Amino acid sequence: MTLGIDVVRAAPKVLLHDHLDGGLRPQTIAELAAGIGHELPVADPAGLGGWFAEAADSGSLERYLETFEHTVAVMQSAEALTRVARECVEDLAADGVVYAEIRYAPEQHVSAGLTLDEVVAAVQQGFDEASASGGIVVRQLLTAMRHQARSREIAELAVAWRDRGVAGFDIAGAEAGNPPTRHLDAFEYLQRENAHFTIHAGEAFGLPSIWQALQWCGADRLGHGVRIVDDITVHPDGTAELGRLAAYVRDKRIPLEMCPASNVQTGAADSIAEHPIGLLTRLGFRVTVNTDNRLMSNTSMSKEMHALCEAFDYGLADLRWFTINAMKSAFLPFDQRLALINDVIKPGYDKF
Ligand SMILES: O=c1[nH]cnc2c1ncn2[C@@H]1O[C@H](CO)[C@@H](O)[C@H]1O
Ligand SMILES: [Zn+2]
Repeated sequence: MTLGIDVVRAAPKVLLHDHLDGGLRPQTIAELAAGIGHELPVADPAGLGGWFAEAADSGSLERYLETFEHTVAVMQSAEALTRVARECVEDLAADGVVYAEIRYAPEQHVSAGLTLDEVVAAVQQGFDEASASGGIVVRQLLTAMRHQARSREIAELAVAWRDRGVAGFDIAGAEAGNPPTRHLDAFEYLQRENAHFTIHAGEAFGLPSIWQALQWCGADRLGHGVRIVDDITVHPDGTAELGRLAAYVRDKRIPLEMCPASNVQTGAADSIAEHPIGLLTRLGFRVTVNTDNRLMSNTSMSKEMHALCEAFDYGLADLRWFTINAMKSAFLPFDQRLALINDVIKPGYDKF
């Protein structure tokens, strides 16, 4: 019998890949939009959530990304950023998330005059307010947009904030035509600074993107990375043969930040049941489960994990494995990761 969603919600969860501008409450978007006179495609908050999920359900990453126009538009003041950040953490904590790394692109939040530094400070304020009461630990990841040319600057921003709530760096946006090597300068800088970064790779584009992210740019983790299956041959008897890149990813324990619901919407996977996460888990890759964009995919950590339980017959032992994988892969100092595993995650699963 499939695990109930209430059990999944009560179990401790770790989230490494969640976009701040992809997780707003519809009610909040409506209120913030009204405050600044931004016109929304649907006026009433009740219909707004449905609009995002439907518009994002496009089969293409490019069209999926168009929906962010409206969330980014209402996140241009310090007050709005703080509110969105605070509500994000409240929603994750209510869903049983005990550690989260939340990403967004500071360069997209300066159109009303904020400086990059003020953007990061406003988000941190919201995170601090919501996590003050305990129960959840949250860090920021600063994203640079891969079609823009501000990655070095954003990487420097991430390093400047590394001891004040920012745990790492990322690049996101349309993958095809914007290879990660365009931003080599930023990645080499981060490596010299002993800083951590992940790269969206192998979502809409295949193996070359993953290969570049790892072997040219030095990514610590892969955002999505689903297309690594293109380097795996499964024989009729079920045995699998790994190509050089897939073997490298598995041997080096490179964390895969998998986001099943998002991948179905952008066409990176046909369905949850056919999602490569099943094969990659079976083969022992360092798989983690993530939400990507809770608003656009009408999802949560509990919903993602529950859907996997339904599709692959996973139980609590599997969810615990995903969660410990994620905690091991976090951009948090080792001693803090260990403490969360031993003091929060393991006892949390032992309760069942
Ligand atoms: O799945 C994804 N793949 C690539 N880029 C994404 C994805 N989800 C969101 N963003 C992009 O990241 C920006 C910063 O958070 C968002 O504004 C969106 O353009
Ligand atoms: Zn993403």
